[in-house]
Amino acid sequence: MLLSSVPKRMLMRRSRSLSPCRALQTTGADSSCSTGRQGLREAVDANRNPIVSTSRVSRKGILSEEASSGNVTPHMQYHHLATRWLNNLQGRRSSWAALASKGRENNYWEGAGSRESRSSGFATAGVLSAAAIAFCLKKDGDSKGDSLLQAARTNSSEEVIRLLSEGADVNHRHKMGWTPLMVAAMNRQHNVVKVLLEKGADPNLGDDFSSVYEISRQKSIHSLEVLVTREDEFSSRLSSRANFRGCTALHYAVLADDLATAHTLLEAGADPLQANSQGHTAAQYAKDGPLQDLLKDWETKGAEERKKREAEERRRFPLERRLKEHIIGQEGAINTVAAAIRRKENGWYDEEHPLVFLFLGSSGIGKTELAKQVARYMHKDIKKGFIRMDMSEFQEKHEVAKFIGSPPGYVGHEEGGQLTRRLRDCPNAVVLFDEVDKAHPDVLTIMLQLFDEGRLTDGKGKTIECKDAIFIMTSNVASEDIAQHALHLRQEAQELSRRRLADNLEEVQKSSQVTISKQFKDDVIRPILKAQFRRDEFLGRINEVVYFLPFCHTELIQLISKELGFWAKKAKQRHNITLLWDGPVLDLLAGGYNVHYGARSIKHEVERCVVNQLAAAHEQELLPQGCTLRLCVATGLEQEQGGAGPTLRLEVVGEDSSTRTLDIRPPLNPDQAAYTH
Ligand SMILES: Nc1ncnc2c1ncn2[C@@H]1O[C@H](COP(=O)(O)OP(=O)(O)OP(=O)(O)O)[C@@H](O)[C@H]1O
Repeated sequence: MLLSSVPKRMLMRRSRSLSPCRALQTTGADSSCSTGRQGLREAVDANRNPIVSTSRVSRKGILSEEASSGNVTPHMQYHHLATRWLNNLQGRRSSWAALASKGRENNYWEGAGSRESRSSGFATAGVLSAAAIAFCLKKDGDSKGDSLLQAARTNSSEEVIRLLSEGADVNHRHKMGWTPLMVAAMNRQHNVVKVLLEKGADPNLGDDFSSVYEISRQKSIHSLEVLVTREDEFSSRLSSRANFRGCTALHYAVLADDLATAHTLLEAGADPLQANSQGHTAAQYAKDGPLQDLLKDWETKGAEERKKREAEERRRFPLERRLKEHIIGQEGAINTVAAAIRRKENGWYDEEHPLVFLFLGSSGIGKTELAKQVARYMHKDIKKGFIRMDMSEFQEKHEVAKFIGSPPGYVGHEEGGQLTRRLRDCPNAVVLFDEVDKAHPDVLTIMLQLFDEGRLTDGKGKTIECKDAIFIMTSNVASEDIAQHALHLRQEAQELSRRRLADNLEEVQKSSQVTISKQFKDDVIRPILKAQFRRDEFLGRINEVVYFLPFCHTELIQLISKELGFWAKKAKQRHNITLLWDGPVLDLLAGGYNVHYGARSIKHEVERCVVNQLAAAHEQELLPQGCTLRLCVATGLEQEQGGAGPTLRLEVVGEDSSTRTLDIRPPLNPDQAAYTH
């Protein structure tokens, strides 16, 4: 339907840049374009800027020819289309306005008593009319914002000032994603840029407009409409294929080669290091010359300031503290990893080699979690920044190809390797090699090259430099020995504390923080690792072997509190139920800890003993709306009656603090004693 309303001439022109319209080319259009193509080639050579439209020069050629031969201007070409859209919008808006004014005439929303009788129909109409007014007010706000975007494009500083004084939002976004500052920067409207910045425009906002096709798909608008809107209301100089998401006003000033505007933006706080979604800073789009020099200068200054800010942030909130917010216990592991990262961040490291850790310990005690937290710290939640490789998938010799990609001529050559593909995307990622002991020795050889030289050559012969990456291997080898040793150390330390400070509980708890002895590492761990990996040079490239110990009682209590907290939050959010628990509940649940499954066994115990009860009570409709529930341990008498070990009981707490035990019927098989520990 939309295509039918587009002038044929415009479709012919669009066929240069929009591939789906190529079929619409005509001979007439072709002849006029052949000169344009020549110009295009020259333009590509002259201007390597990757996102300014490569068809710019060819299009200019067509337009100037059309203009000189007295044909319609591009603006006139779109006129028919624009009016149709405008009429449509205007029509919708008028009908809402009419509804609103009818509501006003009939006093639908006036105060009580203004009419003797009021029917429910009137009330509905009143609500509708109020909605209509709200809609119209919003429309007015939007229309002011849209006028601001237009004024920014046409260099009407006075109009910009007027609109802002009337309440237009200085950072208003076009429905397709750009802001007035971006429009002004792209269209070299230096005065408007100054006014907008003075009025508080944010120079670091990124464009939400990705590409013509992407926006067309996202918003279900015909790609031609998107293209025409982008060209008419933003700029016609930009490629329809490139991705602009995240481009700031500074990126656009650079694309428009506007030195003065770029300078003004930088002075106003534009971040020269801010990258768009493609990971490119503004400087990467600048041609050689004064603009490039200006941006390089500011980038250097910006980088220094950023470094200072980050250092200050690190001092104020050290990495150890950040990690401890997410990881319970494992003090030794946290301290070792944080110290190594601190060395790296402050320039006290060997920049020729990446950091390599080996995390040792049994299952479910936080090895993966610590790696994830390090990635989050280094890459601020960037998904690309954490690469996880399950090394049990690389046990066979032929699976090396999956790791780095197959050589030319082999199946899967084009796909590349699982590691190399992701490392190329983020060469300074945190890479986790899970269960490294399972990998084939040939894979270990590749890893050794990676750790040693900080680079990796893929199946296509391309080398990826990754000296800034952090490599973390995990393994369960020697986990039994480590657990036994830790237990032994804890017992010794507790015995010592008990003897010295029999009644100082805090000291006794501190004794649970034990350090693995050097002798144990040399006499027990090293031989096990050597037998497993069989290569001294491989072990020699590991910067730190990090030991994860089984949880002590205090840590178990923290883990259980965290888990119950998780379910209490869910109970509140999903069912408006407040969940509380008594101290002894934690001790009872701690009994479900299994050293072989670590924190996972605690999660299962909470699900088995608490969440199952909650779900059954819910199903049996025993939970009053918005109630408060308390978890407690059954008293001795109740235990005797039940006959089994200690059990958990759910009580409803009344407003007067009285409690009522919930009588939850065991589902199906009472012999399972689902809630009995
Ligand atoms: N020390 C801890 N503090 C908080 N949560 C933990 C801790 N250890 C484990 N968990 C939780 O237990 C789950 C499993 O932990 P994780 O994946 O880190 O285990 P792992 O040591 O890597 O074990 P595996 O060798 O089996 O992969 C995660 O949900 C994690 O959040």
